[in-house]
Amino acid sequence: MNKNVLVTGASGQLGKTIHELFSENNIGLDFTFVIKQELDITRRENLISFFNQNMFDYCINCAAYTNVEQAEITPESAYKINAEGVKNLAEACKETNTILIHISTDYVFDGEKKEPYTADDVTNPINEYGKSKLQGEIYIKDILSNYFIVRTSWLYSKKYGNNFYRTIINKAKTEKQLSITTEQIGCPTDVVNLSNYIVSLIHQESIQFGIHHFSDKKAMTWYDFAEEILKDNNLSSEVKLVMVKKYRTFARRPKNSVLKNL
Ligand SMILES: NC(=O)C1=CN([C@@H]2O[C@H](COP(=O)(O)OP(=O)(O)OC[C@H]3O[C@@H](n4cnc5c(N)ncnc54)[C@H](OP(=O)(O)O)[C@@H]3O)[C@@H](O)[C@H]2O)C=CC1
Ligand SMILES: Cc1cn([C@H]2C[C@H](O)[C@@H](COP(=O)(O)OP(=O)(O)O[C@H]3O[C@@H](C)C(=O)[C@@H](O)[C@H]3O)O2)c(=O)[nH]c1=O
Repeated sequence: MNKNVLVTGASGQLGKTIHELFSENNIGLDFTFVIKQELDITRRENLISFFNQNMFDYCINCAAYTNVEQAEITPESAYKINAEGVKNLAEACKETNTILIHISTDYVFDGEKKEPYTADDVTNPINEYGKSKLQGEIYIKDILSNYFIVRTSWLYSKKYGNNFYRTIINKAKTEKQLSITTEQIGCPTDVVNLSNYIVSLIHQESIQFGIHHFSDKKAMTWYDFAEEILKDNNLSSEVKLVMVKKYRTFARRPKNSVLKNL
């Protein structure tokens, strides 16, 4: 029998990519995609009745507050979605026996470790976005037994949303010179690869519930990534890249964001 899979936050870069890849051609899965206007995860009663009316086998939660800079200024908005909204989802999943696949972030770590982070490493977020995402993880672990928390890093889509990849392309078209930081190292992750991994969790029933790390394999600085993006798009001759140690931001970011995939 087909499995019913709900995808929340479907208008974001991950939600749109899962839709594009799997909504029509994935044998064995019946997807329901809902955007925030259809299902707001912060509206608890609504959410719980939606789950009870539809009965899903899995919920892939792509809904999140992802503006790392703005989260420093209005952290309550980040907590409302990334912590309280996720708690509501976990409760809805518990009540309806739905397996939750939730996406979390490298920013739950402080970045002081000298090696890649494993799923068991101690968390210690250094910005409000990371703190709110960690609180979401804690709620899930407290409420559910049947869940996957997939931590990923430096997610980008070439087609959808606001991400570093698309920001650099846009900037390269309008600016003569770009200053890019070498202060952080991480693994940029193509949202297509993450989408495939997420769906593989549903297909491979032997994978254990709990926290998993998934990122693309190549570690680099944001400067290196910008260089690759320009090359990829034949824009290297259009704009000069300048290495900077610090790029001024509101939020602190972990120096080492590399996740060890198991
Ligand atoms: N982007 C990144 O670099 C990384 C992301 N992640 C995690 O991956 C997941 C997917 O991220 P990504 O696709 O990039 O995020 P996006 O910001 O592209 O998408 C988030 C989606 O969530 C929706 N949303 C916001 N609030 C609510 C709400 N209350 N109820 C329902 N939907 C809501 C947004 O809708 P609207 O736009 O209408 O507000 C948007 O469609 C997130 O959990 C994120 O934390 C992890 C590591 C890296
Ligand atoms: C745009 C820009 C950014 N930077 C710096 C700022 C920052 O240190 C780093 C990354 O910038 P961004 O603000 O684009 O990326 P940021 O929003 O920090 O990306 C993060 O998003 C959240 C949602 C996650 O979960 C993380 O995994 C990570 O992908 O690059 C430059 O040095 N030059 C630039 O021109």
